[in-house]
Amino acid sequence: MATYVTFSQEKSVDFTAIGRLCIDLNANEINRPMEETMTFTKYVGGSPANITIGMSRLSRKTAFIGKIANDQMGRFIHSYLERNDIETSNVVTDHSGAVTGLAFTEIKSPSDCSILMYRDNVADLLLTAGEVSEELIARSKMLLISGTALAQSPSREAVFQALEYAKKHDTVIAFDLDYRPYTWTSKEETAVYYNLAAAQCDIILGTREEFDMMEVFEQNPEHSDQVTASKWFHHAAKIVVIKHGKDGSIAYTADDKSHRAKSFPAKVIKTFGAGDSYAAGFLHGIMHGWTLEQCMEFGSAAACIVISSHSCSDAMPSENQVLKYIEDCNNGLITAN
Ligand SMILES: Nc1ncnc2c1ncn2[C@@H]1O[C@H](COP(=O)(O)OP(=O)(O)OP(=O)(O)O)[C@@H](O)[C@H]1O
Ligand SMILES: O=C(O)C[C@@H](O)[C@H](O)C(=O)CO
Repeated sequence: MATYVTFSQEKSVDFTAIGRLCIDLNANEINRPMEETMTFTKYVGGSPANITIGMSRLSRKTAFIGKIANDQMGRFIHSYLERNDIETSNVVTDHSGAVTGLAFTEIKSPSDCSILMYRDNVADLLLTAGEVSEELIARSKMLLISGTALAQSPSREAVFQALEYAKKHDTVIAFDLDYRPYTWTSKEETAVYYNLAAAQCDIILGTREEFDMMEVFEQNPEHSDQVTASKWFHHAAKIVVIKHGKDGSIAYTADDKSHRAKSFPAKVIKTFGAGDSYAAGFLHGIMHGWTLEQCMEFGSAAACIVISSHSCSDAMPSENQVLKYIEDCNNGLITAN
């Protein structure tokens, strides 16, 4: 069996992510537009936070590098991380009066969902390079970076500093592209910073549309996944995963192979959170040394569990829940809506 990435086994933390810690307010009245939605349930959110919670539920030893507001929302996030066994030694508190980012989710139908973001003066984008702990990254087997943190200084520099420490200490780097247009000011700026970061990463995960956004200076008129993936093997990448929603995903590897796994049926409540749970499941499998097909299958099933649930973070499944979901699908017990 091919091993595409290897981890330093003497390190004490499996997985550390850097980026935003926010709040999701998910509409309770589903199948309705936001204009008619009256009540919401509060969860911890932010893509890298969701992935870290997912890894922790899968029994990985996890930590987070980020900045929270000095308010009730910030304290809610901090205590949720602690309750989920996520190390918070590098979660710093802002003292400038910045606020917690809010994501109000609109669930119009299982396939028509959107997110209304409140992200002015958010604490997560104020993390500085000097606040990133080299010591934590040195004892982490994997570092996950997430695109939104690259959108503004000083958080942009904090991510590049984290990449520098990860390279120095032989920490495997995963990049979830997590492209949220509202945080960025121009297509060129977005592509330049995404490309600079991706060039340093061992594993890159994104949707077709996210990779398209990175290709503004390139020729890929057919939007070919193979062309997209090949570019990164000239840099540091060993695995590039390109996701296609319910049509599944393809993992490309530096040995010129592509790997596919089936996706599973789901009784979908909302689509957001699919990518975060997929990432947690996939990376958990990679850390186990499973085949890429197994990693993708596990990620896809984890995604189905989250999209069949109301929340993203709180619904992240355990390993047994994912295995049971796969078994139930294989026995025809779960069908799509
Ligand atoms: N409707 C669906 N039914 C079954 N599986 C799905 C569905 N949507 C997504 N998935 C699974 O989740 C994976 C990731 O989904 P997707 O490509 O939508 O990521 P994403 O756009 O990053 O997600 P997000 O909406 O969280 O940003 C897919 O590869 C697939 O395995
Ligand atoms: O990433 C965000 O800021 C919002 C998420 O927490 C949200 O739940 C989502 O979009 C998941 O992909």
